[in-house]
Amino acid sequence: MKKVSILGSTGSIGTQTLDVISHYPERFEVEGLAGGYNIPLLIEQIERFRPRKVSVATKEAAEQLRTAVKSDVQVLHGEEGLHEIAAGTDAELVVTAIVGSQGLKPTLAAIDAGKHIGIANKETLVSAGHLVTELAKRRGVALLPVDSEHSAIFQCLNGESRDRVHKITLTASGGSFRDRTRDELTHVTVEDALKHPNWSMGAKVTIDSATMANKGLEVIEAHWLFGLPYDQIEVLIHPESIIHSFVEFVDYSIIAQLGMPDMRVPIQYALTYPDRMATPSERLRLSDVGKLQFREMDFDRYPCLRMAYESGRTGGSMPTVYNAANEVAVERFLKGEISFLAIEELIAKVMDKHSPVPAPDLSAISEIDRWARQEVRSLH
Ligand SMILES: NC(=O)C1=CN([C@@H]2O[C@H](COP(=O)(O)OP(=O)(O)OC[C@H]3O[C@@H](n4cnc5c(N)ncnc54)[C@H](OP(=O)(O)O)[C@@H]3O)[C@@H](O)[C@H]2O)C=CC1
Ligand SMILES: CC(=O)[C@@H](O)[C@H](O)COP(=O)(O)O
Ligand SMILES: [Mn+2]
Repeated sequence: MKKVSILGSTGSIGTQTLDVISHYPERFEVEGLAGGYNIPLLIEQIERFRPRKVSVATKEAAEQLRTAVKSDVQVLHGEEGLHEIAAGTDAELVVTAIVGSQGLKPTLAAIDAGKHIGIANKETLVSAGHLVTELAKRRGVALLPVDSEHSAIFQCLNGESRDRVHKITLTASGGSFRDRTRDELTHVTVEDALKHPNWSMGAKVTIDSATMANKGLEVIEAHWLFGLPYDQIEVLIHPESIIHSFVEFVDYSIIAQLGMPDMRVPIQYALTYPDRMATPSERLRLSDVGKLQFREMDFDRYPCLRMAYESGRTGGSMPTVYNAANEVAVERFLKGEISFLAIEELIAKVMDKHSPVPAPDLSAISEIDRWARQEVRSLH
């Protein structure tokens, strides 16, 4: 029986993780769940999966939950609650399905407590990849990718060493505006931006897909997960999201991972690794698909991807700034405060103002993250 805790159990990745777990009740036990504000869903999850501990974002939400649940689950809240779900249970695997760099401290706490990580929360690796990977190495903890592209690369590499790799390529759907020109982006709405062509996901990652910041975050995520320099990480537009990513080896053989766009597959692989098990997901039938398309990435069309490469290559605290600026800009776009194109403008302005600090420690990262957020909140 593998004991699992989930940070962000009420979100898109969190609910799909529980769906995977529900298909294998003899294999998995839920130790802890952390959600934010969705109390009705957490009540259902507590009744169905019987965790020992749960946590929610605020004290008020915790009080509401305590009065509603019948079981003797321990109800916690806030940063301390998240820390407890990450590090204070008997879970051997923690799935980080919370959104944003607020996942960093609990992820570090889980690693420090020796838990293996099913890592969906890419912002954590972007903001502090050196801290997360160093600590994981020191504690002998596995960082098992959940993000579909990284799971694909992980599966294609299958333990091959880095020096056998020529390049890895992350595929990108192109997001909700892939068929629009830059001129046509001036007046796009939040509602339009939230219509991802292939995946049903949380709001933040869906907007990131539309700006291509998602692929930028994923390039940095891949750098840390696979220890590859940025010159060996490429991005290719592949509108169907059938090839989830691929590795080109030094003999120019390419190994790709294909499947229907269904996050339960990479989630399940992270949960069962190194085993592979049957899935309720739909089979991919290539004869139904017929043909697959590919387009070269245009960095002028997608400046958020260009800036991500720049921030990754600059290194130090620059990716922290890129990530924090993007998080707040997306938040502001979702609230209707700024236009879609202002997201990239605000990121560029804040990166411009920042003098990167090499190898920042956790306190420097927290401080720089706070600064970048404040900057984006105050800019127009
Ligand atoms: N969705 C997808 O298919 C993919 C997502 N990812 C990555 O996975 C991560 C999660 O994405 P996704 O599932 O789409 O996001 P969602 O927005 O759907 O879910 C976010 C989760 O975080 C919780 N949360 C938010 N704030 C807090 C808080 N202060 N304390 C505790 N919990 C909180 C939410 O709780 P509540 O809803 O209860 O408020 C929810 O459970 C992101 O980093 C994303 O980039 C990666 C690949 C694919
Ligand atoms: C499902 C998943 O992994 C997302 O991160 C996905 O990558 C979004 O799609 P695009 O970024 O390719 O539009
Ligand atoms: Mn992805």
